[in-house]
Amino acid sequence: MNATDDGKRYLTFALTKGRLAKKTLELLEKVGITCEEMKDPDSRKLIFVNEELGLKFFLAKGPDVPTYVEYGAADIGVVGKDTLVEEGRKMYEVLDLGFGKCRMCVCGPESAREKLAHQEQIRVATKYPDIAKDYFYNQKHQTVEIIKLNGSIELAPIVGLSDVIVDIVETGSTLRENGLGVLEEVMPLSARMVVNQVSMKMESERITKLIQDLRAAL
Ligand SMILES: Nc1ncnc2c1ncn2[C@@H]1O[C@H](COP(=O)(O)OP(=O)(O)OP(=O)(O)O)[C@@H](O)[C@H]1O
Ligand SMILES: O=P(O)(O)OC[C@H]1O[C@H](OP(=O)(O)OP(=O)(O)O)[C@H](O)[C@@H]1O
Repeated sequence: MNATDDGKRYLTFALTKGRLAKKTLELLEKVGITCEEMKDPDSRKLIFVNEELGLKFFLAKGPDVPTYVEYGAADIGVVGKDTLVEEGRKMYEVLDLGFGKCRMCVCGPESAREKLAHQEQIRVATKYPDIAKDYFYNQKHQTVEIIKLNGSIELAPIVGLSDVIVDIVETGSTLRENGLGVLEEVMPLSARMVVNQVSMKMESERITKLIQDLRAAL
């Protein structure tokens, strides 16, 4: 069913699972958008509907959110800026939601500082190969070897897989507990609201109102 009982088209939200989910739901609640069903941690249901408001919601892995939004399977998405930049998909980024704040950084042991400064050919482990490539190749004009990992990135320099990492730093405690530190900052990050380009035209009134309400609530 693509239309509500009164013939309105549903607006579909793709939200990022995990760290950003709770804050996203809290913000939506502030502007009167609720979805009680979604709060049940034991539910295996994938899609949730608020019939009254003509809205649908689903939770997806971060990197999949821009995919759903670009293809129009979701009209609106909430996703970290890191994921948006890494995925590089076409959509409108309409709002900085101000939560999920952290930084993308080059990190490593103090001993790697010299290698970075002397533009040596270093190994860089990361979950974000495109961000790392852009930073080292286009911004710093430094040739590096990028090694893609999928998690626990801080392990790489500890076990000798890489000289440094490009990863997210929030409190810095993962780095500290592992004898590593921030060597350079790549970019500040936070959660963003994104909109499908066609939806922005077709549902301009509802989406513009939503952006205004959210902006006022931030
Ligand atoms: N300390 C943090 N570590 C990682 N991401 C953070 C942190 N603080 C805020 N974020 C933001 O939250 C988003 C989602 O993070 P989350 O940890 O849920 O996913 P993930 O670590 O990318 O995925 P997974 O744990 O499923 O591999 C990130 O893309 C980033 O924008
Ligand atoms: O600065 P901090 O507050 O310590 O947070 C940063 C850490 O959190 C993230 O990892 P996550 O917990 O998502 O696990 P992962 O490395 O397996 O993705 C990130 O990759 C860092 O390791």
